[in-house]
Amino acid sequence: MAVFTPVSERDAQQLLNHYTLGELVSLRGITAGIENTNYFLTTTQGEYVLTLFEVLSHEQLPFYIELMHHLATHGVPVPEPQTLRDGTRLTTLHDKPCAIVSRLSGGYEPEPGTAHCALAGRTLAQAHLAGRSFSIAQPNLRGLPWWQETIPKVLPFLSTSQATLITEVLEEQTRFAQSDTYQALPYGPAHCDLFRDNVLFDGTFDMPRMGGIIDFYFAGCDTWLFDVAVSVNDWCIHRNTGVLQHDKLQAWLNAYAEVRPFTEAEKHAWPVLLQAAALRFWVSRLYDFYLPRPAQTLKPHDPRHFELILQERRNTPAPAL
Ligand SMILES: Nc1ncnc2c1ncn2[C@@H]1O[C@H](COP(=O)(O)OP(=O)(O)O)[C@@H](O)[C@H]1O
Ligand SMILES: N[C@@H](CCOP(=O)(O)O)C(=O)O
Repeated sequence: MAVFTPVSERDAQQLLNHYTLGELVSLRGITAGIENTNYFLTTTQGEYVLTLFEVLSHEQLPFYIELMHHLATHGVPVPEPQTLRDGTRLTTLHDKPCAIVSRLSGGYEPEPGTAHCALAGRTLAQAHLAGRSFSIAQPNLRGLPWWQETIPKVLPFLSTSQATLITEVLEEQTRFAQSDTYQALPYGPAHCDLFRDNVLFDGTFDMPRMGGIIDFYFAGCDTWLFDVAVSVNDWCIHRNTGVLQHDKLQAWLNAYAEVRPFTEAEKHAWPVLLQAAALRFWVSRLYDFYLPRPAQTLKPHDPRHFELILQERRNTPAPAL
């Protein structure tokens, strides 16, 4: 269900005329995904993914496309946006902005083990370090200002206890964002949505190999620790309770820290940022659930999952970083 705008073989061949990627061999719609139209595109030169952006505009896209290009050229396994004959990496098809990126191998692992967690942690640290030399700055558009703007819109739909929780956490996060500890946190381009369905693995369950990280369309500049917290809140939990699984958490964090050790400020900030990461997805899921966009076609994710994770992070102290 992720072909919102159909693309014919003729359209694809005409598009390919603007690239140096060879001739069309095959074109197949991708069923997964909720936001964009995606096709697997095979040419005489290789395998690619064609994306038509259904929501983001031409003006918003360069940050994401150029970030992927930057990371790919610095050896981070991410889809590499292909360059058109005119030197750009974004074009238009059926009035939608569109790009062709390299196809990564592998598939996502719904039940990751410690080896998957370690690979994901290491790759995210590599992406953070490589992102230091990226020159375009765009904040995480789903950061604190967005929570402050969105929470009042969803409050009318919440029970009294939910409203109390969300308001309290927002106040705490607002105060914490002004603290010296927060200001000292390492900051830069971050994926901001590195859930398990956004990492592809090759190999076997016991010996996985990293295929790469996909779906950069929530990326933005934020604290690197927020990115880590978003990830472990998805990768390293008992699904039904949100409780952190310590073996997976340690595997994830140790692998990350081998590439980029955590700072003292990050060690202090860790419990608060785990809550920030849970709040971020509780808010977006509440918003999508109660105030869906007109074009949104798929069933929204369950907001209660992140309410549970937030409560759990407040009730149980996280293991030290
Ligand atoms: N570069 C890529 N290489 C391999 N598979 C990809 C690539 N990009 C997307 N996919 C596949 O397409 C699916 C949908 O992509 P995704 O970016 O999650 O879509 P959406 O932005 O619409 O949510 C992914 O789950 C993955 O299977
Ligand atoms: N990971 C987010 C939703 C983002 O959607 P995606 O399919 O584009 O990754 C969530 O789980 O709420």
